[in-house]
Order: sequence, then C-alpha cells, then structure tokens
Amino acid sequence: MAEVLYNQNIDEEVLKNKKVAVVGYGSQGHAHAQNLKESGFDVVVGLRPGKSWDKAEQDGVEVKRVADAVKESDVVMVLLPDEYQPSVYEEEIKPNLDAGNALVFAHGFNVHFNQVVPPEDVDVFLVAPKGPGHLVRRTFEEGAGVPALYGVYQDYTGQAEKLAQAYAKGIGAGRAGVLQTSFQEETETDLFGEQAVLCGGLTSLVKAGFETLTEAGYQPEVAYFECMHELKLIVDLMYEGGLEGMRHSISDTAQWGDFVSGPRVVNEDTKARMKDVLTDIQTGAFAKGWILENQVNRPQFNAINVKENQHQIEQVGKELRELMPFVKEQAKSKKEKEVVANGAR
Ligand SMILES: NC(=O)C1=CN([C@@H]2O[C@H](COP(=O)(O)OP(=O)(O)OC[C@H]3O[C@@H](n4cnc5c(N)ncnc54)[C@H](OP(=O)(O)O)[C@@H]3O)[C@@H](O)[C@H]2O)C=CC1
Ligand SMILES: CC[C@](O)(C(C)=O)C(=O)O
Ligand SMILES: [Mg+2]
Ligand SMILES: [Mg+2]
Repeated sequence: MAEVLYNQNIDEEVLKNKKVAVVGYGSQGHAHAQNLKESGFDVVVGLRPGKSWDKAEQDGVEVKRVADAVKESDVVMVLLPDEYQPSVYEEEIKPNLDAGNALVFAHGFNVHFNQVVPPEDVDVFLVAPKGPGHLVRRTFEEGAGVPALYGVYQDYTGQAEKLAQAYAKGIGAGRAGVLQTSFQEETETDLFGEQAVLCGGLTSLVKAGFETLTEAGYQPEVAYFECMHELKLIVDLMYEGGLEGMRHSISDTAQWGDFVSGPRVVNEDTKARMKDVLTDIQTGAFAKGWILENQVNRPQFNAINVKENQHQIEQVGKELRELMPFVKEQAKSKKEKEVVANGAR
C-alpha cells in the first residue's frame, strides 16, 4: 500500500515562520485561507477588488491586490480558475516572486501542460484536495477533512516536500490522508475522474436515467426522486462503507438488479470510451481544446451551459427542492455556522 500521511506524521513547523499568499477566494481559495488561518498560519489573500474581496474581508481575512500579496509572502498558492492562471501569473505573480519562494498549485494543469513556466529559483509543488473546496471548508469546521495529494515539481530550497506536507496539514487534509504524487499523475487522474466518473459520467448517467423514465411516460417528479435525489443517499452509503456497505442497506432485489443490470449499462464498451477520454487527456488533446475554447471566449461552453440548465430535470428539481425545506436548511445552517464562526474570530 502507498504511504498515506496523517497529522501525526507531519511536522508543520517548516511553514510556521512563513507568510502564505492564497491567490483567489473562490471554491478552494476561501477554504485554504480560512483553514490555514485557523491552523495558526500567517495568511494573506491576493485578489482584485470585487465580490471575492468583499467576502474575504467579511470573513476576517487579510486581503491585498495579487501583486502586493505575492510580494510580501514566501509561499504563493494559486487558486484562480485554471484558465486565468497563465495571464495572472505572468502579470502579477512572476514579477513579484523572490528566489527561494514557493509557487504552489491545487491542480497540475498549467504546469504540466506548459501554460505556466516557473523560474528555476523557486520551489514548485502542488497540494490538491480530492474534493470540492466548499467541503474542504465544511469538513474542516466539523473537525474532519478532505484527503489531498501533494507532489513536488521543483525543489530549489530542499524544503519543498516538507512544505507541501505542512500545507496539506494546515488545510485539514492530514485528518483524512495525504498521499504523494507527481504533477503528471495528479493532472491526468483528476481530469479523468471529473470527466469520466465524478462529473461528466455522473451527470450523463443521471440525465439518461431521467430521460428513459420520462420518455416512457412516468412522472418527471418520480424520475427526479429516483435518479437524482436518492443518488446522494446511496453515495453517502458508499462513502461510509464502500460498495459492500451500500449493498448492505439496499434490498436483495436491488442488489440482484445491481449485479445483472449494472453491467448491461456500463460495460466493456463504456470502458473503451473511458480509455479514449484518458488518451485525449494524456496526449494533451483535451487541454488544447480547453485552452482554445477560452481563447475565443467560450462559445461552446456557454451554449452547452445554457442548454444544460434548461433540462427538464433541472426545472423539476428546483420545484421539488423548494418543497423540501430541510435541503435548504442544511445548506443554510452550514452557512450560519460559518458566519457565527467568523464573527467569533
Ligand atoms: N473547485 C474545486 O473544488 C477544486 C479546484 N481545484 C483547483 O483549484 C484551483 C482553483 O479552482 P476553484 O477554486 O474552482 O476556482 P474558482 O473559480 O472558485 O476561483 C475564483 C476566484 O478567483 C478569483 N479570480 C478570478 N480571476 C481573477 C483575477 N484576474 N485576479 C484576481 N482574482 C481572480 C475570483 O475573484 P473575483 O470574485 O474577483 O472574480 C475568485 O475569488 C484550480 O486550479 C482548480 O483546478 C482543485 C481541486 C478541487
Ligand atoms: C471533481 C471536480 C474537481 O476535480 C474536484 C472538485 O476535485 C474540480 O476540478 O473541481
Ligand atoms: Mg479533483
Ligand atoms: Mg479538477
């Protein structure tokens, strides 16, 4: 088994005398900045004036323009959307990096695909949480954490690996497991996971199930509960106890259906297409397409996004979730908890 590090295996002292700039305050940024701060590290957030700036200030985090935050920091974590990283890096980060600083990413995309080329006199590593940023924050507040991968691309100071581990501990990943990787492995597996399984595979499976039922004349509300709402409940069981744990809670009829019908839907053909997706990631074809799409202001991305939001499952889902106040309440109480926690600091 690969070596998995936990809090007790990681010495965070190496990061304690350093200033960390978290550039960006979105999904990952707000979580890293607040978790690191509450773990006792010295943090400044780098932003441009706007919504995120206001939110970071409300959260009680120190905020500066990107260039100023980078200038005064030793460790710079880049948590901007991948597509904006190269230009902000060239204009505001690179000119303000000093020799011996650390340049850090939560995803290897831009370094691996040569969109960001770091100078030789800095450490370069990644700390990539294996979960959405909002859960990196929520689980941390609950005393738990999201696992993370760390990987060193360039070790100028000889401290890069220790710094990466300490950073991972600071955001709470040491409570769940911290695992070593390379930029190539993180980039390719992360892109594959989100495209074939976690996001692309899942949304396509859910929509196909919903459409199969509604096209056969079943009520959209029934199809929504069956194919979308219940998914969280089933996935929670898998998260807690794996496939066996989930199968313990479902009926034997469902388990038999799982065994005989699952492989009729997802089978060797599906796996062959998954391999095609992986090949496009490995050859850089996917990255090239995404970079070009951004260069022409995302015509396809925007058109598909509008169409997806208009899908019947989204309309039905909105109405049904309005009628399930506890779904909103759960989200609200988590929000309130954040506000209370921030007020107390
Ligand atoms: N989302 C996730 O859970 C995960 C993301 N990652 C990686 O983490 C990185 C960050 O992703 P994510 O958190 O989703 O990003 P977001 O889209 O949530 O980040 C948006 C943030 O970037 C700021 N921003 C955008 N452009 C600029 C700019 N030109 N100057 C200054 N600030 C800017 C926004 O500020 P403003 O309000 O001013 O626009 C906002 O604070 C990526 O590399 C991603 O691959 C890795 C694991 C999971
Ligand atoms: C699954 C999507 C992800 O890779 C993530 C939350 O881990 C991302 O890029 O947002
Ligand atoms: Mg991911
Ligand atoms: Mg990703």
